[in-house]
Amino acid sequence: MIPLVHDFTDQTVLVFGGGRVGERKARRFAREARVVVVSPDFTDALAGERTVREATAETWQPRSAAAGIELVRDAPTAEAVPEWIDSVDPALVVAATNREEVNAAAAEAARARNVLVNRTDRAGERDVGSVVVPATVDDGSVSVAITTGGASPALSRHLRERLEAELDGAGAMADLTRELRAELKARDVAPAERREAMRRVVRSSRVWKALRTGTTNARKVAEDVIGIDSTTLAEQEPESQ
Ligand SMILES: C[C@@]1(CC(=O)O)c2cc3[nH]c(cc4nc(cc5[nH]c(cc(n2)[C@H]1CCC(=O)O)[C@@](C)(CC(=O)O)[C@@H]5CCC(=O)O)C(CC(=O)O)=C4CCC(=O)O)c(CCC(=O)O)c3CC(=O)O
Ligand SMILES: NC(=O)C1=CN([C@@H]2O[C@H](COP(=O)(O)OP(=O)(O)OC[C@H]3O[C@@H](n4cnc5c(N)ncnc54)[C@H](O)[C@@H]3O)[C@@H](O)[C@H]2O)C=CC1
Repeated sequence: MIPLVHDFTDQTVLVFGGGRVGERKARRFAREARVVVVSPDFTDALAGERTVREATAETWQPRSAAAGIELVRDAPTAEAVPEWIDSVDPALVVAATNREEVNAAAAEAARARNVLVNRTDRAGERDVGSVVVPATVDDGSVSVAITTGGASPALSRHLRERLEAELDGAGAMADLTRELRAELKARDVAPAERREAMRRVVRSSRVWKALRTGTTNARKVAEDVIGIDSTTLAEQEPESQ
């Protein structure tokens, strides 16, 4: 399996099953996507947070295009599952019910429609279009995804917990170096020099410390680490490559 990243902004994710697993997946995707959860019942946490609408695949109407979770009470049979997929028209279907035949029907109907599917009750061999949800550590625009190829979700979770502290400040580092590399580019600093400068900044424990503690100006520390400041940068001769 090869991890790829997918932007779910303005897309819909349809989750079958409102139990513990359905809730976790719904929350994960709702950070970016609009999520519709179809289930006969929901975890207390989900049901306590928002209203549950009653609908069938025929009567359901989209409520909002905004990212977030929408709960719909229905218990589709395996035969009725494809109608829900046609009605909601999602980019991804998550099969998270405790009913094997419903999860299988969701996977089959998604595949037939070229819609991605995440089957939560299966590890191991995967069909075309079948995706795994990795454990993820996010810090700003930085994401690290961990998968064991389905072998050990508990290990994915454990490694995620360990990496959380390690990634502290990575989002701020991404912002700072985005700014610096744009400036170096705009000032026509040669690519080789730019690469060396960026490497020095991301490796610098002084810059990391400044970003994590916020006690010193990280931008100033980074300029010092590169060995040039904004003024000398501006004075540099453009170099052609
Ligand atoms: C294949 C996959 C499909 C998918 O869901 O995408 C899948 C499948 C299954 N999980 C099962 C069990 C558990 N899953 C977790 C936790 C997570 N599971 C996640 C992903 C995945 N789980 C995909 C593979 C990921 C990979 O490659 O490693 C994580 C990483 C992401 C997320 O779900 O958000 C999230 C941690 C998130 C975090 O904490 O950061 C825990 C731990 C816990 O709950 O504490 C347990 C109990 C302990 C154990 O069994 O290990 C079972 C057996 C069910 C049963 O026994 O009936 C199956 C089905 C099977 O194995 O057949
Ligand atoms: N991938 C993962 O990370 C994990 C996967 N699992 C697997 O995921 C599945 C769900 O686990 P849990 O959430 O713990 O179970 P659960 O029993 O708490 O939740 C299942 C949900 O599915 C709903 N449901 C039942 N019939 C339905 C239908 N026809 N349509 C829509 N929803 C329906 C139930 O009402 C319930 O809300 C299990 O099959 C389990 O083996 C379990 C643990 C972790």
